[in-house]
Amino acid sequence: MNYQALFEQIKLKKSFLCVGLDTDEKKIPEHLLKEEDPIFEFNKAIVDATAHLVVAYKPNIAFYECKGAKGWLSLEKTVCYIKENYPEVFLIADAKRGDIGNTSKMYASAFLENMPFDSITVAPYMGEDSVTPFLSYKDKWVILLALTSNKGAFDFQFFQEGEQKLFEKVLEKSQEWGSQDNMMYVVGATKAEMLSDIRKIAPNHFLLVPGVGAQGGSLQEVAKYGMNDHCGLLVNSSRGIIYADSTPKFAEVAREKALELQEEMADLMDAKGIL
Ligand SMILES: O=C(O)c1cc(=O)[nH]c(=O)n1[C@@H]1O[C@H](COP(=O)(O)O)[C@@H](O)[C@H]1O
Repeated sequence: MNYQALFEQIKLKKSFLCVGLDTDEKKIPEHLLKEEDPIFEFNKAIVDATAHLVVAYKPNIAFYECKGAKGWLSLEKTVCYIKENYPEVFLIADAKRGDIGNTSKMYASAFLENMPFDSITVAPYMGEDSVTPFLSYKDKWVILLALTSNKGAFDFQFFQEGEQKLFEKVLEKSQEWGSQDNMMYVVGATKAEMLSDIRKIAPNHFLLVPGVGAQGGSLQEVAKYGMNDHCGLLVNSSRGIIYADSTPKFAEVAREKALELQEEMADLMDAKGIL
């Protein structure tokens, strides 16, 4: 999916919501456990209930990898189901990969070729040759970690040399490798006020913003400091939506939670003159 197509979807659905499929067998409703593939059945129900309200889904690969071969199968079934039934939805592999070029090529092939993901999260620490193999697929995206939502972000990302912080260096340097048409950045919603500085370095790029919901980030603040004329945001919520209810009505409640965010997003885009 290219930049314009993503923007069109955002306008059409009046939404820049990404639902995180961080699916944990220990947290899903008990009645699903009798199914052959409870994780897939859970995801399918969440997707069917929310697809009209979202522009992206983000399965976090850790939640599948930890189950071995069975987990990979649940992941593959989930993403194939979404691509087949909701081909307009942007798919993010939240895998946080990145290695020497030869190895990154294999990671890229796994997620962008052998599975129908549109994008993958990548860690920038190993530099250019660890990132560029992910950029060689047409209409596929790298989502580079810039300023993360967690406490540990302060350990390295704010390291400063002269005027420039490390995450600012990541934003600046990586623009030599990719463009706003194939690279996005992760910026945590818990650090929303930093978005105005980030917009000075990357005014047009899409930003994936996790941390709304369970981590306490504010959608209003994210939009205030981070929204641009093309919206430029994909805001993720995982636990706040998918585990809002643990009864057989879980999908319905997930839809209500997604709808609340979508309606807020529509108002924010309207106020910005995007819709
Ligand atoms: O890359 C990410 O998506 C990510 C980056 C970051 O800085 N913080 C962050 O929470 N995430 C992911 O976003 C999701 C947030 O989940 P919830 O806190 O449940 O909404 C998880 O899958 C995290 O791994």
